[in-house]
Amino acid sequence: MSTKQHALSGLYAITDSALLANERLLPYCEAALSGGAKLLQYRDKSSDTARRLSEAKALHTLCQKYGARLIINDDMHLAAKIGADLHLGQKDGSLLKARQLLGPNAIIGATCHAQLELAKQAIAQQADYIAFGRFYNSQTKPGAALANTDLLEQAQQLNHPIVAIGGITLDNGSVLIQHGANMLAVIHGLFAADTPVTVEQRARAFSALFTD
Ligand SMILES: Cc1ncc(COP(=O)(O)OP(=O)(O)O)c(N)n1
Ligand SMILES: Cc1ncsc1CCOP(=O)(O)O
Ligand SMILES: [Mg+2]
Repeated sequence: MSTKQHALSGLYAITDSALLANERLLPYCEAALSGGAKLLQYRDKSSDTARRLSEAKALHTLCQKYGARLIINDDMHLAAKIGADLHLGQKDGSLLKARQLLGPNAIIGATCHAQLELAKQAIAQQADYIAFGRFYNSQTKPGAALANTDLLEQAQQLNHPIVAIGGITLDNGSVLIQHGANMLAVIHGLFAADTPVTVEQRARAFSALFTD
């Protein structure tokens, strides 16, 4: 199995600036990685370029320590600057341009909302994974398009790694795996916690869903 393939299955942790404020970013992310997260997305919408660069570098170092991959949300130039991977939404720039910039070994993922057609287009543009969701009520993105398990079943025909996102918890994640999700991308269900110990326990439990 290639390094990319190895990473494209399991828990996909995504940071949140509000939940991980007050010096929580690094300890909580380390807890998620220690609990088995394979991918960690740095999702920070601020325009503080210097802070974003230093946080992304620190997270990249942490990911390397745990054999995980750091995915930068939205910003292909930040990903290129630190040699990290990338997630692009439909309005975040061209997948082909990102591939040119980051090279063949980078993981590049694409938001496909609840549409198989967007997934086909993303694959044609060399995306390594396709992401559908939200699947449930999401506190982070309540207005995201609602996807369902039928879509996951239909997406099996594409033979491409699938991420499910949106309102995923330890109670509702298994059904998405049963219907074909290869990765579960989680913010609140993982990081809305009082201590890093809880985050690590949850990450371990999410990771176990893939082996049950
Ligand atoms: C794994 C994953 N899937 C979907 C998204 C959403 O991306 P996007 O639609 O660009 O929205 P923002 O996250 O940028 O607000 C994601 N970030 N990660
Ligand atoms: C970024 C994004 N895209 C669709 S739902 C979502 C938010 C996921 O966060 P949570 O796990 O807290 O619902
Ligand atoms: Mg985006």
